[in-house]
Amino acid sequence: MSLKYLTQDEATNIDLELFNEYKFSVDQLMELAGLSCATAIAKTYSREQLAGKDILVCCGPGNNGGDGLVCARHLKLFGYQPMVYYPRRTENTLYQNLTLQCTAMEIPLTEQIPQDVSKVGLIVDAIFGFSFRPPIREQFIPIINLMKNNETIPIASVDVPSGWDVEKGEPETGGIKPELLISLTAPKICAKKFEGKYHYLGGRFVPPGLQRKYNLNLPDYPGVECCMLIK
Ligand SMILES: NC(=O)C1=CN([C@@H]2O[C@H](COP(=O)(O)OP(=O)(O)OC[C@H]3O[C@@H](n4cnc5c(N)ncnc54)[C@H](O)[C@@H]3O)[C@@H](O)[C@H]2O)[C@H](O)CC1
Ligand SMILES: [K+]
Repeated sequence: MSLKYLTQDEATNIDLELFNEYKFSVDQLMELAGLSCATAIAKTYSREQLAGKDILVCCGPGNNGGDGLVCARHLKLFGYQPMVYYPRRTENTLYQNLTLQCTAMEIPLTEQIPQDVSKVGLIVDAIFGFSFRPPIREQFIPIINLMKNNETIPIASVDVPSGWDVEKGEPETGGIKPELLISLTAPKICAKKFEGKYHYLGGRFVPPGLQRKYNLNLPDYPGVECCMLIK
């Protein structure tokens, strides 16, 4: 049996069940999601490869952005140099704490789009996840364009390449082309159109009953790993 690719509704419902039926808190799952992303990034891009370079972590207004803030913190702990672009801060305690923790980790945070990306060796795209519905609203067009128009800096997308329709994939007018995609819980249908080099699965937290209910057919993660390469 093959790995299930989720519709937008299935992804939303699984998320709701994790919180409502299985009583996980957002903080718990976000920490595991962000750690999976940082781990997949570290497995793909070594510290030596990114020595002297920044990792620009772009964080959006929802939980995908929260995964980005957690990922930035773990990347710093792993010895990388992340910097966070977080233009629309969410005013609740979870996000205030995640932001404070990034600052405490001495990670630079900015609300301005970086003009000079000559020192950036990798972009982490945590702008939109499975709740995105096109078209992209005005405020986020410049950062999507920065990612889309750059031809040299690789992009690692968290859960869904931002700006892609969760089911149909890349917009017909062209979208970002990540080199690495980290699908969380289970891939979304758009991941079938992913043509980048590395596809990881992360978010090793799905209880067996929920896996059975949605026929997820998740592969066995090796050993104690929190993420695994599926392409
Ligand atoms: N169950 C899991 O696997 C977990 C996944 N996590 C991560 O959470 C996101 C989904 O988070 P959610 O808050 O539902 O939504 P998004 O981050 O995708 O975005 C919502 C945010 O974006 C705005 N928005 C929507 N459409 C547009 C648009 N066209 N233009 C501009 N802005 C838009 C919307 O208003 C919201 O503010 C999932 O992908 C994972 O990354 C959890 O961290 C852990 C559990
Ligand atoms: K994303």
